Amino acid sequence: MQPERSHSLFTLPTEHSRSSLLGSCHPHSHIMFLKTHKTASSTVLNLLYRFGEERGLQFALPLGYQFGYPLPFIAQRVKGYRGPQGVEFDIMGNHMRFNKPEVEKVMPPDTFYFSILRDPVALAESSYAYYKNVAPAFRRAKGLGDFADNPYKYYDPRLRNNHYARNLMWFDFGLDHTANFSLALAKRGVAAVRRNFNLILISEYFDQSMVLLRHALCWPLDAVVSFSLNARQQVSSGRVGWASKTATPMVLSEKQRLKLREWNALDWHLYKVFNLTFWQEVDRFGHSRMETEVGLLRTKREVLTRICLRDGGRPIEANRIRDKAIRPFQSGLVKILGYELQPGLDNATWDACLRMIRPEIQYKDLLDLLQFPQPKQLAVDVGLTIKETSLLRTEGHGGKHLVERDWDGTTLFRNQTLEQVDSKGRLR
Ligand SMILES: Nc1ncnc2c1ncn2[C@@H]1O[C@H](COP(=O)(O)OS(=O)(=O)O)[C@@H](OP(=O)(O)O)[C@H]1O
Repeated sequence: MQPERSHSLFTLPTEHSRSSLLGSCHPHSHIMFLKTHKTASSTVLNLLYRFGEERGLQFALPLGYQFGYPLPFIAQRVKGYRGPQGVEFDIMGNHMRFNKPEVEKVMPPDTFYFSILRDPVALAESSYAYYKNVAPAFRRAKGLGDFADNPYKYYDPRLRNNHYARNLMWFDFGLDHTANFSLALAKRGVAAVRRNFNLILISEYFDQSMVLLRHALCWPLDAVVSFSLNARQQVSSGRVGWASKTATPMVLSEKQRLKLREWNALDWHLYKVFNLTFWQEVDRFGHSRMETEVGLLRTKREVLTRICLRDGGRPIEANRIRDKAIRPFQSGLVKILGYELQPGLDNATWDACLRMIRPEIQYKDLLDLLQFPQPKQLAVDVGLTIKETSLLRTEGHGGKHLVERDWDGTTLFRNQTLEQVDSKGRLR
């Protein structure tokens, strides 16, 4: 692993305590993160991107923005992959449908595998809002409550993209999400996940997850401090719910929540089992030690919020973000929020802060450009700003009409050029 470039913003005086550095262990740099959908995985990917970029590590990147999803992953989907004897990659983390034998062709044998799970009901809310127009089962329902009342009325497993509507995590782990629930099947799935992954994080306990992760990877505390990315705009008052683009709050009844849990029984089983495993890990780690580290992490996040972010760090709607190059991708019914940086930051601070809020798509483009410089970009220093790289990317790929086709030929919304972002004021 290459030496870390200096990033003074993160080296506060308190950071030299033993609790933020991990003694004699050696930081892992061969990492595979299965980026499950709607589980806070973009926030996790951001810290992998930061860690790798700061240390000049090689990312296994997709040709577009995901590895041929929803088809099972194959090694040929990795940009620059030249067979098992070729380039050695360090970090892999973009969306894929997991397929271990193929991943093993790309990643070194000592790779650390981890992923993240979320309560399937919260995940269904997030997925419904985001994939409303993409999954036929969601498209036809009047709302998530209506869908939950009678999912069979809307769901046809044969239709493309309906995997977003049922057992999405199970699907992402490469398991058969259309199978009817049975305990034997659920246990086999859990066993497969245990066999293939070193650590499973839980979105609801994000900060505790980050502490376990950093200890498992032997990373400094700074590396796992993050701002929540990819959040939906929430209703400002009332209980659980979210605001649609027409600002109508959508609230599920308890009965509907139970029904969604039953509908996603395989995911619910996965979540329950790994939630238990997670807390067993915390037991082993020690609860008071965990409390101390979570406290440190939160303090650090607060400090960075004050330094880096405008408006006290409150995420805002994409069209209110003045720098169009850091607007998050928009999809479905809801507004996906982003951040603005404090004005007047010095260059080094601006760079460090920008890394933490740079949306996934723009960050992937930047890393892609660093790893695969275009001929006319070779002269450009690696310390590019996102504004500069966005511009280069657009030029480098020949202008406005870069549209990625999915596996069956349909257009992937995500792959828009930033010229399109500029003209429409958002990423689609
Ligand atoms: N730190 C942290 N803790 C808890 N939850 C978090 C965090 N960061 C992001 N989020 C929430 O994760 C949801 C987005 O998930 P993903 O980034 O995995 O979505 S995606 O599949 O990449 O589109 C999205 O959930 P919803 O807001 O419910 O849609 C985010 O708000």
